[in-house]
Amino acid sequence: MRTEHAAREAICRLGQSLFRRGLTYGSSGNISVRLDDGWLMTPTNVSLDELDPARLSRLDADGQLVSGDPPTKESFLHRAMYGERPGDGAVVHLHSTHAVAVSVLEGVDPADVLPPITAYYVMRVGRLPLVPYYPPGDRTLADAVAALAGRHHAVLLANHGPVVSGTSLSAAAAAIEELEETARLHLLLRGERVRLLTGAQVAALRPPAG
Ligand SMILES: O=C(CO)COP(=O)(O)O
Ligand SMILES: [Zn+2]
Repeated sequence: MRTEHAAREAICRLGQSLFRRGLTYGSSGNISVRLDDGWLMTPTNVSLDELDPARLSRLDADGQLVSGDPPTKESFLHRAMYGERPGDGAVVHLHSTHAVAVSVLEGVDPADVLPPITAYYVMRVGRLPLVPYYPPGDRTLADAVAALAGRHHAVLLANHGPVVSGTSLSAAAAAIEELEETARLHLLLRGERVRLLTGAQVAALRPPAG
């Protein structure tokens, strides 16, 4: 991210875009960007449609609020992701409907919740483990994400929603949108006979690191 000013603008633009396309609702979801000496995070209990660049939560390297409104209750979860993924610069969490629906299904493989339906899903998301249910904002939820984040940049919180990190804000956004669309396709195709990508086709694609 070029400057803190640009990062503030980009977070608010993305939040509005995600909200207005129905990818999260009410005051759900949160976005963060890593800075050289801390993080910018969306404040708690604010609609992603109504973010103000000047009021974003500015956290120092210890996670302490230095300016702006109080941060998202998932700040520990975001920091858990960054802690395990030093190369990543942004994290997005949504309550996108189809991904949430998949997070509630009985009998899914908790090691990899969605099948390889399309190349873009494999390229942008890869594998998607299910994190057991813990209440929003609970430190144990952050610990559970930390346990998976070294190997996975995308995880699905059971009965809650997806969390995705990326090298940049646009990379994290592209991945979480691909995840939501694939969850929608998966639900659309339930009960149909389908041709998934084969193991060889999956291996031929370049999955994202982690
Ligand atoms: O999605 C959310 C909790 O999981 C929203 O919480 P915040 O309003 O604290 O960001
Ligand atoms: Zn949430």
